[in-house]
Amino acid sequence: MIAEANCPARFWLGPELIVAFKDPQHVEKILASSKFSHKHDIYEFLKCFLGEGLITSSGPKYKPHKKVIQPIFNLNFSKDCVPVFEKHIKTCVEHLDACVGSDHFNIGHFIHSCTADIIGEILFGYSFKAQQKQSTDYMTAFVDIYKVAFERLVKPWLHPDWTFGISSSGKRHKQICDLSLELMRKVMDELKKRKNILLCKSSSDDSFPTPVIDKVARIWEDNSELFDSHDLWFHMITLYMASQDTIALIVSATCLCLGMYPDYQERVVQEIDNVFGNCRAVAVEDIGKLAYLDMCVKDVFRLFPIAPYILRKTVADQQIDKLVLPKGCGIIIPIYNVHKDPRYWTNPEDFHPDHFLPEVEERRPSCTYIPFSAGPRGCIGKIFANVSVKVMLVHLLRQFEIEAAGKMPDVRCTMDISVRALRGYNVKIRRRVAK
Ligand code: HEM
Repeated sequence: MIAEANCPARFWLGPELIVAFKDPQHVEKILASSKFSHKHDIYEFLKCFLGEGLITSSGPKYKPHKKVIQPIFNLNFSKDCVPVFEKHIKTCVEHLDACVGSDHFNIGHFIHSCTADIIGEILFGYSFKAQQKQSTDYMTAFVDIYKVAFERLVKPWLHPDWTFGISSSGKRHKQICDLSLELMRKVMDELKKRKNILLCKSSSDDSFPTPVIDKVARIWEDNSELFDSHDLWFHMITLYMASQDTIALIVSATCLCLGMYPDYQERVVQEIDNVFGNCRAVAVEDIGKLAYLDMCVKDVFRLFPIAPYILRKTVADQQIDKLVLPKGCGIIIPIYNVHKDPRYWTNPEDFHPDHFLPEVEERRPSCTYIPFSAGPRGCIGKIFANVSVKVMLVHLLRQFEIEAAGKMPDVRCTMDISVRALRGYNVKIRRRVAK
């Protein structure tokens, strides 16, 4: 509906007025201003799981908490994490070796369990061993929570707690919340054990990055007036939800796209060879030299937005140009449609890395491309996501030639909280022969 609508477009969701904006000058005004930074009530549906974590919260704790958590995910942090990425990608490559020469298979499953191991270790210092087991209850549960929340969102009869509670998705929701509590207990026990070990040791083990939970726990201890133990857990589960599935999705979708466009893949591989040679370890500094890989990944972020829609709510009457938005009005920014607006994209439906040639990028108005949103509610994991996605892809593409059937316009996508390939990320792989 929004794709065809002339925006701003007004519609009613039951009794609620919602206005959709997709023109870049409007999008920029909304994203840049804290007047529009209040999350829509729809995010309340995620609160029993994500509490007052950064994605769902708009209350008084939001700003001070973001201020102390955001700096954790700086470039140095991503640099420290490279050995963890490499350790788990090595295991992923070993598992993928078993698929060499076989028919099409969903590479997304392998990448998903790999990112579960990476993110579990980096955030919690906890090993999910997802790759050993091929999956974990946590992994599937945390993907399902988005599906459950989305189902509740689009089915108004599931909005009241009592109808939701007796529905099948409400029951699944309860199971997931119980699993999350179980994980919390395990992770907190590990945190206590680590603290005791550190108290007994004269120095910590510097060869391994400090898990994010330890850093957030330190913030909590230093700011007890601002943080409590619930905040600690809800921030951690939010960070897990925000990173694990998202990184897996983008890496999987890039494999699919490069598999469908062998010429682009060849160009990426040549670039990787030029930068790293045959065997040099991946350093974050080198990632910046991979200009063509960057263009490819950017176009994948465009086609598979992690947040296809952003929803906000006005807490006072507000004006955008001549339009007055009354207090309580919903605002929707359909990133999915913004990213396919034919006024700004020459091949909106296709995988077309040239969309990101420097001279083309320069000409495009700002806020026509917003995969990480922008402004005060922008993503805090942008650098970390970019580094992890590229390190994973460098390793996978060095080892395997990827082949996929069809072209991007043939790929049917489904949308829950994110955009995904409906039939999975089906590819064939061959061992890459060094030239
Ligand atoms: C794969 C890449 C990722 C993409 C495309 C992405 C995209 C986004 C988008 C569009 C938003 C805004 C959502 C909204 O306003 O409703 C957002 C928010 C957020 N993201 Fe990411 N994200 C990614 C990875 C990550 C990672 C790795 C982390 C964790 C380190 C993270 C943490 C967050 C947090 C905490 C917020 C809430 C920020 C706030 O409301 O102030 N994201 N992300």
